[in-house]
Amino acid sequence: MFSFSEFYQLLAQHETLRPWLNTLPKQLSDWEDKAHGDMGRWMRALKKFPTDKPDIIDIKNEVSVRNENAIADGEQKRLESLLRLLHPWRKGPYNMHGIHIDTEWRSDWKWDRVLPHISPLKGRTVLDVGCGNGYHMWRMLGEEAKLTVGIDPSNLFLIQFEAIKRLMGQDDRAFLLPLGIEDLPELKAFDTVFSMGVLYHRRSPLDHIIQLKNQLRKDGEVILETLVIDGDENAVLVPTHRYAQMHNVYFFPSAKALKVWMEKCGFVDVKIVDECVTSINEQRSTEWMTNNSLPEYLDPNDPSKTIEGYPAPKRAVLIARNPD
Ligand SMILES: Nc1ncnc2c1ncn2[C@@H]1O[C@H](C[S@+](CC[C@H]([NH3+])C(=O)[O-])CC(=O)[O-])[C@@H](O)[C@H]1O
Repeated sequence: MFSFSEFYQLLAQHETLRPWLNTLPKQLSDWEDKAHGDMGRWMRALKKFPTDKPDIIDIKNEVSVRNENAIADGEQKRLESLLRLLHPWRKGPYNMHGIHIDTEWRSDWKWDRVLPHISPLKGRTVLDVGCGNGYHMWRMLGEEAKLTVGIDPSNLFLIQFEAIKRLMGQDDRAFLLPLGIEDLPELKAFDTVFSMGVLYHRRSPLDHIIQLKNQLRKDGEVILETLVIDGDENAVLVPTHRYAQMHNVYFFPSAKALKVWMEKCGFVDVKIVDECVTSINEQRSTEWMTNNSLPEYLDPNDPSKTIEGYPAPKRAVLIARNPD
């Protein structure tokens, strides 16, 4: 069902990634034993996705596939209802054979903010930590990365990724594994590691930064994107309960404080390359994600604050090099 065995074969051929074979198969078979709930329903849907390679794939400018001769109306309707079974679609947008999956997030906007600042991905082996359903992994391949490995503990995101991968014709350069960053051994193997939207979910942010460093080869690059607050090197917010209705949130440093944390963890050439307030056009409910979203999480009388009274979401992108 999933392409794990294909991934093991790839690891076996890859000298620096090969040590992963010592832990990964056991972790994934434990995961398979535990997977339950909606998984059965999602897996039944997944089996019905076609795997033919589409004629036209654009992952450079967007994530879209289509055939020279558009698929028949009936086939398109069938595909759309399969995709809708995998609601909620948070990360995207995707355009699959004319079906526009208008996701909660405009993940393409984040990519546009990040891409101008990173080392060219051409030929690189990339790890995307907390990759969601893999939207950015496709865009990384659009920049000619050699291999993208995503990890994310959400089962629904894995299924959505596998659905898109089937519609791409089973691209064998992209793999998503249902793991958290804490499940990885110190591989020191990737040329580029992304961690976007994950740090504030980690109880121990410096350990998260060190875990990212431990995945990078010498002189590899990390891209760290997270929610930040305004302030100097010592500013950090730890919300008491929820933040914009999210409950599993811990540390929101200022961008300057995050730079200090990264340097403390041994990164060098740390640069703050972008800071921007998240607009309600970038994260909102849509037909493909009908739950509440950012507009409902902001104070209706003062959108510069969350409904809990904290500063509204602002995100920073930091880039750094691993000297070890
Ligand atoms: N321990 C963990 N290890 C790995 N992933 C985790 C962990 N805990 C949670 N996640 C995953 O981290 C992702 C965070 S979303 C960012 C998606 C994408 N990167 C984006 O930038 O759009 C947040 C956002 O909406 O910004 C979710 O998919 C979690 O399942």
